[in-house]
Amino acid sequence: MIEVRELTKFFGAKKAVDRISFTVKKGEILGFLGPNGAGKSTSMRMITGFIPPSGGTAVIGGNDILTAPIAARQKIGYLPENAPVYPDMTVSGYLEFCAEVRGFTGAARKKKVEETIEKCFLSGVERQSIGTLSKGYRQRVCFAQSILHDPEYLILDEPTDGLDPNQKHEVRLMIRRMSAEKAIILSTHILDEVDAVCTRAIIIANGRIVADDTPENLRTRSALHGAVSLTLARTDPEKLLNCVRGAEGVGDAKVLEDGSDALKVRIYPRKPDILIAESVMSALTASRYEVRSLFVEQGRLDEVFRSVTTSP
Ligand SMILES: Nc1ncnc2c1ncn2[C@@H]1O[C@H](COP(=O)(O)OP(=O)(O)OP(=O)(O)O)[C@@H](O)[C@H]1O
Repeated sequence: MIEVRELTKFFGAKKAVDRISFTVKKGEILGFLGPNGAGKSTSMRMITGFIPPSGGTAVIGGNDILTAPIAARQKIGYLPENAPVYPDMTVSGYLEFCAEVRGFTGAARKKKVEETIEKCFLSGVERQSIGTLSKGYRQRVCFAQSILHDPEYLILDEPTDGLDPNQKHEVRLMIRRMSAEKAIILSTHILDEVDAVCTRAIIIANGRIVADDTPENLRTRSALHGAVSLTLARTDPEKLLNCVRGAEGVGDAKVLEDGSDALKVRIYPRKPDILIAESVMSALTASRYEVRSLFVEQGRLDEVFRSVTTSP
């Protein structure tokens, strides 16, 4: 388990991270979200022992990063933001070096490097020097060094940054595959990634945790959650709005698009947990409206993100 306790960081007078606390268990993939400058990278650097906290601590598999830093760091794989790599080294040379630093020698080192090259789809470029690789491949090499020693705890700062959509997909698959026996924290600006990979998400703003929940539950905080979006054959918008507003559980309704052929409307429940699709459909059928499509909105993470990270 990763336990983050009241972690705080000051840079001069600026409080970059403000008493954040949370735990991540094995099997969990925690998405770390927040606007630029929110304190994500600083938190990750403290959790991995790269910079000392001004207050609080992190405990990695029972090892306090302050009092047992070596034991804690042995259990961690860390992909930093803008990870430093050695441009003149070949991919395999660099990974051999990383394996040696991690304590692997001889045949075990060779095996570890070969396995990692295969796992990270680097077979085609293993003899190429890192400086000549594309940005996406360099990112993969950095990712490879973070998982080489098969750590129990993985901290990944924007692991898919700079990757093309296919590579993003591969890295997400890899993260998901590894997650059963690891606790993983990853930061990202891509909200779709949270849906695709994360079992839980923490949103940070101004160094503080402002939300901590599953992506599913976070979406229910969206104003769109439970709304019904409808497309109908062109009809009088006002009459239609009056009709759906009279349906049981409906709070409000508005026209999204009034086209020459079709009318699009969105209907909101009176309270977030009221299901209105059935009563809306009954009201429309009773008044003989021609419904072309009906969609129940799950809510949107980007909307929740905006509402919790911007002051009213
Ligand atoms: N070494 C440093 N010295 C001074 N200020 C710093 C230092 N590192 C980070 N900061 C400041 O701390 C705050 C948090 O930065 P951090 O890099 O953790 O944000 P972030 O959430 O990772 O942002 P991004 O999404 O842009 O990567 C910012 O205001 C940043 O300028």
